[in-house]
Amino acid sequence: MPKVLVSDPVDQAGLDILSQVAQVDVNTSLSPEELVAAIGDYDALMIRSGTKVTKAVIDAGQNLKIIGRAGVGVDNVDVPEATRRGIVVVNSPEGNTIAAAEHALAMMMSMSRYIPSADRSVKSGEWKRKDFTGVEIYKKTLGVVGLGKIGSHVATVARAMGMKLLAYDPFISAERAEQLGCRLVELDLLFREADYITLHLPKTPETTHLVNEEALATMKPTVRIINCARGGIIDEAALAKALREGTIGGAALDVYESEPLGDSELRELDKAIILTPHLGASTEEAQVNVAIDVAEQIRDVLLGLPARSAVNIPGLRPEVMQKLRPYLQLAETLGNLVGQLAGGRVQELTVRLQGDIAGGDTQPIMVAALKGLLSHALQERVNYVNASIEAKERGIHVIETRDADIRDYTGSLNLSAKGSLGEHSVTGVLLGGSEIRVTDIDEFPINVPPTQHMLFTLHRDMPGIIGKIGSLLGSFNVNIASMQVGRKIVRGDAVMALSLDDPLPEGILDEILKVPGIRDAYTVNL
Ligand SMILES: NC(=O)C1=CN([C@@H]2O[C@H](COP(=O)(O)OP(=O)(O)OC[C@H]3O[C@@H](n4cnc5c(N)ncnc54)[C@H](O)[C@@H]3O)[C@@H](O)[C@H]2O)C=CC1
Ligand SMILES: O=C(O)CCC(=O)C(=O)O
Repeated sequence: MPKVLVSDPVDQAGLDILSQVAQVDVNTSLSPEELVAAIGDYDALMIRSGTKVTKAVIDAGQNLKIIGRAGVGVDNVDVPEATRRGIVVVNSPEGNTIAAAEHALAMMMSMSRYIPSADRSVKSGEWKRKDFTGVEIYKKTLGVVGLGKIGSHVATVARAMGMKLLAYDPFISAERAEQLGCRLVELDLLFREADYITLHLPKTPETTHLVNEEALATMKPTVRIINCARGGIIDEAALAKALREGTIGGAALDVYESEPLGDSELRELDKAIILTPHLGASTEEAQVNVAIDVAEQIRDVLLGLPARSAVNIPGLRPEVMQKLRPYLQLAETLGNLVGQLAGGRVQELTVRLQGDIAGGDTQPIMVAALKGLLSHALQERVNYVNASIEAKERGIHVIETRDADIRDYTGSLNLSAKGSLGEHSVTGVLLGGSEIRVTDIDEFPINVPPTQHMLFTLHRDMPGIIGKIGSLLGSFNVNIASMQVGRKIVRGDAVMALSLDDPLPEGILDEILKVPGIRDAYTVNL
């Protein structure tokens, strides 16, 4: 019988499901070292946010087949390492949506009426009504940053309570925002105009310290900020300073840069801030939902069946997967590339399948293309199972065309996307059946392998321009791994594709755009 270790508290409903197929051991007090020592015996691990599944745990988990996160965020799991080891990582993308949204709304209401401090005051024997005069949320402006599942529910309820809604989400269409009663605006406008700001976006390198000292300085002095998403999206030191100096009205945090929250000045701010210990998902209903959702997936995987919400591998039959894997990788890479070139907020994606890719079941390839397209926005939250639904919810119109005739390559895939930076297209092929090559960008012929950090320019084909870009990158200590130029006619327009060893530092794109002859420049991180 397989063995499952449950190392965080999860609802009994989940344990009952696991017990149908496995020996279940619940041990919620393991230290990191004890977990490493114990995990070797287990086929599956079920966790919430408390357990950190590090590389050391994965290395020691020689029998591990699946890690189940009873919740949304898998930032406490080393997913790339699990993927490398072929361990399925599953989560429950929707099981705690309502709980987290309601926690954010509860924070907003409690903050507006000083409920926690008023409660403390009465319990200490005081009766101070004047100190706790609050504000109404009715007719106030709520800025929702991240209009995904949780942000959408917060917006819906806040609207019903008479609030005006602004939203910022670079990957959501204006139509979708409008359906939710939100005006989609740029982030700086939202920061300037909102009376309340609530964060519902993932923590990524781009969103880390999104709310920093400069951003706080642009906000209304009465603004109240809520973070029930992830710690670190707000710069805690800058927030504490703004609250101490009274340059903002208040804050309510459920998540922290480091959890559990240690010795922090946030604890000393009393009336100006509400702090909860990562309780967003802690409702009876959500805990039943996520426990069942994840336990069912662990059971299925242990029985050799696919998981429905795997964050790292497609939920397809193994034999189909085996055959399609290189094409799926091609489609995903091109989707990611074209999505970044098109600049997010994509309204339309056209996928043209040419040659042998056009035969057979093309649906997984379409899904892989969408997964790639959305992956920059949604990170590990988008998978092969939910990519189509996520695209639909974002109002992305998907067009598929097929042409089975074989042209220059036995099979090629062309993706064009219309997004906030206009329409862009990329074509790619598989060399030797597995090596990806990008063979054109915006119909300019090139031949480059996709790499982690890339720079693309559209420029006038004239002497000296390549050297100037090379020196500019050199002056920023960016090493070029490979470079390709494609043009249609001599001294017309040309495209340059550079694979870089290092990420582009901030500000360099502006410098590149100043080089005479450069018409446009794009960075892409794959
Ligand atoms: N406090 C708690 O206990 C819980 C926290 N969470 C956290 O809440 C957050 C939201 O979760 P869901 O709504 O389920 O995720 P979701 O994936 O449905 O929505 C996230 C949204 O953020 C948007 N986004 C991505 N990058 C952005 C950027 N740079 N600026 C603005 N928007 C951006 C995406 O387009 C997407 O619409 C996540 O960080 C999740 O980990 C989720 C459940 C419980
Ligand atoms: O398991 C928990 O309580 C945390 C929930 C959470 O943050 C998530 O689902 O992303």
